[in-house]
Amino acid sequence: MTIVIGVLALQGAFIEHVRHVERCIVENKDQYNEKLSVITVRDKDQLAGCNALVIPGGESTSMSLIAQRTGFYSDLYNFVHDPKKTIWGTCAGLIFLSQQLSNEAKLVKTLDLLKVKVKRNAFGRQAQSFTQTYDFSSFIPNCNDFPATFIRAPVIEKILDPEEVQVLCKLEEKDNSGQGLIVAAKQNDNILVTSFHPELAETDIRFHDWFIKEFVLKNFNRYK
Ligand SMILES: NC(=O)CC[C@H](N)C(=O)O
Repeated sequence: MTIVIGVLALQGAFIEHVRHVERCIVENKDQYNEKLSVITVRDKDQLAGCNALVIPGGESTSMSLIAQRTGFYSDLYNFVHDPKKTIWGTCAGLIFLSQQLSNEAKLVKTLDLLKVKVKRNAFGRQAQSFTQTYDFSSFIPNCNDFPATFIRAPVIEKILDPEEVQVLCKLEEKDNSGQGLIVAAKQNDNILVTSFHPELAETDIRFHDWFIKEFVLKNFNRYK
């Protein structure tokens, strides 16, 4: 059986995710105990064949409107709410998956999955976008120098259900309440979200490799 990783391709930086997953499949296939493939997803038939879905960066308002106007929203909603499926939302994908938005919420019908409140454009506009090397070794072994790119990025302002949602990474920078900015989290063991774009780390596939091993393969084996 082949495990299929879908990358939602309604809008945004989906091709970069496809390329990173393809590189993982080629370079690390001996470390994966299953055959894997990656496809772009634009409709319910393509989605139906997936075990996992990556929702890329872009504009969450556009993603949401396209999904609604093409009649694809309910298929996406049902897919992401299935615990047998593995989900990763990056940046706009994090916003699209979240239950609550604290700003610019009126046009986004989210997928109401992630039990968090999110602030859009938390670092400011495009001009405030940046790339910085971070130590993620607290959750990705030996990954202490990952180049994380933030582009008009959101942050998680509040964890609505600490039982289900675990913070993976908080930046040093503080928000108005004095807490570090939450930029990576997981819900249960099948949903990952990041404010930043590992797919834009041009030569570095460690984050995607970790997602495949820790989320896709583990969740697949959980329901095998
Ligand atoms: N790089 C991104 O995905 C930006 C997200 C975008 N600012 C939004 O609010 O949807």
